[in-house]
Amino acid sequence: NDGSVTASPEDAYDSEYLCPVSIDGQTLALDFDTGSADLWVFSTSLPSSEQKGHTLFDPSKSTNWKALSGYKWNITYGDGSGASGTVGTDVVTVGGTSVSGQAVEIATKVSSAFVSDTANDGLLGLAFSSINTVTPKAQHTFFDTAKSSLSSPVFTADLKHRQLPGTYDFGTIDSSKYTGTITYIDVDTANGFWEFTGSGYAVGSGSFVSSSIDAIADTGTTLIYVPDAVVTAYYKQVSGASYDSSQGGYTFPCSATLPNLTLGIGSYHAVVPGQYINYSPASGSKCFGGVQSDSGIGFSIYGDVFLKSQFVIFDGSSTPRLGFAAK
Ligand SMILES: O[C@H]1CN[C@@H](c2nc(-c3ccc(C(F)(F)F)cc3)no2)C1
Repeated sequence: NDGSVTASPEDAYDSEYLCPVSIDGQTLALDFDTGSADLWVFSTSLPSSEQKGHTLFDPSKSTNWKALSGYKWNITYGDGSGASGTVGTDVVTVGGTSVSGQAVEIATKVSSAFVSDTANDGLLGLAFSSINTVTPKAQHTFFDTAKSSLSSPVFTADLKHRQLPGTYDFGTIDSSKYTGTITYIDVDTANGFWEFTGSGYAVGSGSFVSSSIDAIADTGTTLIYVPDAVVTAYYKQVSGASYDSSQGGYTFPCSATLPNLTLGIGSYHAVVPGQYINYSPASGSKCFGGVQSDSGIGFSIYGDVFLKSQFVIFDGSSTPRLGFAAK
């Protein structure tokens, strides 16, 4: 049973995209994250001070809820935020795709950033189940659970720029959502991510620089994090740009004209429009860049600033691969 669900930007800067997910009839707004593999929700088991402003899942009101006794989970995200709690299974519905026996991780603790992100009621992980954090037995992601019931073992992301709802589709590739051809690239699942090797980059109308870039496609990361060589080359073309340690990244005058960034995927040149890289106001008349350094991360992250410029296919067949197309 294929499905399609809207992905609505949480704020004016597309910092994250939230999708309605129903757990036995209780609908929460979850952040679909291809960079992690836990489906967890704000719950009535949280301290009341941490519940405020969120929609809570209440397992006591679910007739299909089955607690997994002794099972726990504990996750930390790239920005240091995190959550932990207990586990059960229930019926989970995303658009038209409904699965039973899906592991749902109940939060009994969440970090302060999640408490204050009141539009976010939890995450739905879409990375590989090998990195699910549940002990004593790792659980399947929603996609893994649903896969056998889908027309095709795929899901697609069609995220939009600024204030527009996009969609995640499960089981089908909607050809009306992209132009031209799809370029597929192999995925290395060893780290549990949708990880691939980019083929290089170009800044504005500059020549393409061939270079292998180890990157992950991560819908849960807002910006693009790439090697310093790319970042330096990019902001060299932005007058007034500089690294601002107080802001923790490159900023530039908000009036600056930003060049496009082209990222190579095999022979396909994926173009990120310059205006997508003027991410948000930073302080005064300075704006914060949507392209930042990946130093310290261990790999590059092609996050929402990149993904929303493309139609992206996450192909979970026996040889997983990623597909990209213009739109
Ligand atoms: O870990 C990597 C996996 N994908 C990236 C990711 N990061 C978050 C996240 C969401 C919301 C928040 C908070 F609400 F602001 F706390 C924090 C982090 N979700 O996916 C990084």
